[in-house]
Amino acid sequence: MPLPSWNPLAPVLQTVAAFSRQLLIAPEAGPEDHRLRPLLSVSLSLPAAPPPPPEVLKEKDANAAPLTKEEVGRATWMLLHTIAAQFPDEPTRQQKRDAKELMHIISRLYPCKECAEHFKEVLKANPVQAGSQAEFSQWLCYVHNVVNRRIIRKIRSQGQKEEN
Ligand SMILES: Cc1cc2nc3c(=O)[nH]c(=O)nc-3n(C[C@H](O)[C@H](O)[C@H](O)COP(=O)(O)OP(=O)(O)OC[C@H]3O[C@@H](n4cnc5c(N)ncnc54)[C@H](O)[C@@H]3O)c2cc1C
Repeated sequence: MPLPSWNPLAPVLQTVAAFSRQLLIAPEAGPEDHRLRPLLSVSLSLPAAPPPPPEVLKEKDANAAPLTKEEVGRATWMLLHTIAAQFPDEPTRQQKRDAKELMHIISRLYPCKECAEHFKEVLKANPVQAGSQAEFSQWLCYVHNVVNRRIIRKIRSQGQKEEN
């Protein structure tokens, strides 16, 4: 299957994706098993912040905010990359529709409003590719990186504003 022209790492990703299901998902693996982590760890995000001190946690509980944006983000990406890694090599029409629908539902219901709005634009510019396991995994890595780059740009511009 030809790879989309937008992906400069296409040959590498294709090779990795071909093996990703076997390597990523180990049936006997526990939740902490490194094999459950995405193979293509090409995050451009800054390292995760250290856990907040107890006072901040208390405040968070008081405001009844169950999870931070980062926590929801990491959990969501983990779920999506795992779904993509398990996606069939030859999906049925229904499975292809489900993958597309899942991404569009996330763009509508994602619990960070600003993220959801941006993700709608990401999907418009990069329609879901779910013709096979490799295609869906590569597409997901690509859009994950689009989101990563936006966050970095935002952090940089905030840093520059603070400098001025
Ligand atoms: C659909 C969606 C939209 C989002 N939009 C925004 C937004 O607009 N603004 C905002 O501030 N936050 C947004 N987030 C949250 C944000 O993407 C991160 O989840 C959050 O900032 C925590 O980042 P992190 O550095 O821990 O790694 P995450 O980006 O959460 O990634 C988790 C892990 O996945 C792996 N990974 C990273 N990149 C890739 C990749 N390209 N391919 C495969 N694996 C990878 C790495 O091992 C990484 O540690 C969004 C999340 C989702 C699911």
